[in-house]
Amino acid sequence: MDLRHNADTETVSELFPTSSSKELRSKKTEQEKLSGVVKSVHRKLRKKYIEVGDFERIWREHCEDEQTLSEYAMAMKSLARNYWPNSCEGEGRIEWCRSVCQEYFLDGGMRRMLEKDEKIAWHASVLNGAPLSTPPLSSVVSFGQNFQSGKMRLLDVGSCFNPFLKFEEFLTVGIDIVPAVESVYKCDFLNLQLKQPLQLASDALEAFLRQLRGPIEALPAQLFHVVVFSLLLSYFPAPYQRWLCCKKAHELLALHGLLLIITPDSSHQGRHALMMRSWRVAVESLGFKRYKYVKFSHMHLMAFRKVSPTTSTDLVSHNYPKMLYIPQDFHSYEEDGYSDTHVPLRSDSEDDQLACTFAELPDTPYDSDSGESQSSSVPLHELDDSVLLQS
Ligand SMILES: C[S@@+](CC[C@H](N)C(=O)[O-])C[C@H]1O[C@@H](n2cnc3c(N)ncnc32)[C@H](O)[C@@H]1O
Repeated sequence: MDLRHNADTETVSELFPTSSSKELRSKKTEQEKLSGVVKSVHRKLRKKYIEVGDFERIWREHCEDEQTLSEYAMAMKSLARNYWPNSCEGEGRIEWCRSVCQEYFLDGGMRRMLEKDEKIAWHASVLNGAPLSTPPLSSVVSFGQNFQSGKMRLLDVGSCFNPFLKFEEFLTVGIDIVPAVESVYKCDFLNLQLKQPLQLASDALEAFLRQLRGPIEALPAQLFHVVVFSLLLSYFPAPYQRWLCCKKAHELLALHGLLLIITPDSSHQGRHALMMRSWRVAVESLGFKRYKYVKFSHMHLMAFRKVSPTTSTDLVSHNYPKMLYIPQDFHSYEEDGYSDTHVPLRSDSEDDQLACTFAELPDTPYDSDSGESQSSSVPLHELDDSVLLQS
């Protein structure tokens, strides 16, 4: 966090240079303490997973450890609200999600994507010698029209402090294993049961969501226009858990809905390009198509649209779950070492090779579905201590 931009601090520091630098030091120490709490929870989970292997048991025990969970929730809320600015030069993760939804649902992005899909299907059918007649876009139009009267129904998984609640255009449901604020409902997404879709008009669906109360143990399928995983997937020690979440998101989304995934990574864009390609293949295998990809200084941000109503039943045998790996999956507990200095025992290229062998990537082109892949060199937030994002 760059406190030099804080006008109050500047004034104080001009008048009382010593007390200001003390203030800055104590802020930094407090921030390090909070990020230490968050990192140590992630590391403990990974350590247990490496030692025990049974992620269901580890997860059960983790969810029963109320003290650790509530310390984590308070630390995360404080970090996000007090130490990370909401938005730094347009790069806030929550604002990014908001702008992607605006562009896709309200400003014609979805229609453009569907027209593009149709063109591709039509060209393919011509090449196969059986040209299709162009299908009508009526279902799409009615999907978009819903928002003129209603709201975009958004499920924020691992919501912690409900950052989307303030936006009028969303009907937000925030869920978390340990809510940090009252408006977030207690729910373990990994164990959330799915029910039959509700066959209701959008105002009745909104009424259904408004009367929800925690704890939430089950939800109807196809209920949401948007599912958000902001800094969620790297919380899990097992790639299979990340994959299960993406599969559930697919079921909870209406056709043409968006899954937004934000995952921490403070390295430069090319460093984990293979990993991001692997994630894309895994997520697309579930019936999504990537719509946007952006690299901020400390995270990857991806939007996938649900393009198919069902997922194939034979997904596990294709190794797709393992493709949702993160670099930390390959580092032992000792390598992480509970210290802030990260010293990998393997080189970067060895890491990538290992990951590649693991994932057995199919040969899928890397270019973005929408041609909207972007990178950004502007720092999201100038964290002196970016260690949380590297944990
Ligand atoms: C790193 S925090 C991210 C908080 C917030 N989304 C953000 O972007 O600042 C991860 C959150 O995911 C929650 N979480 C982890 N596993 C979960 C699960 N299975 N179901 C629901 N929430 C979960 C944690 O309790 C934590 O609040």
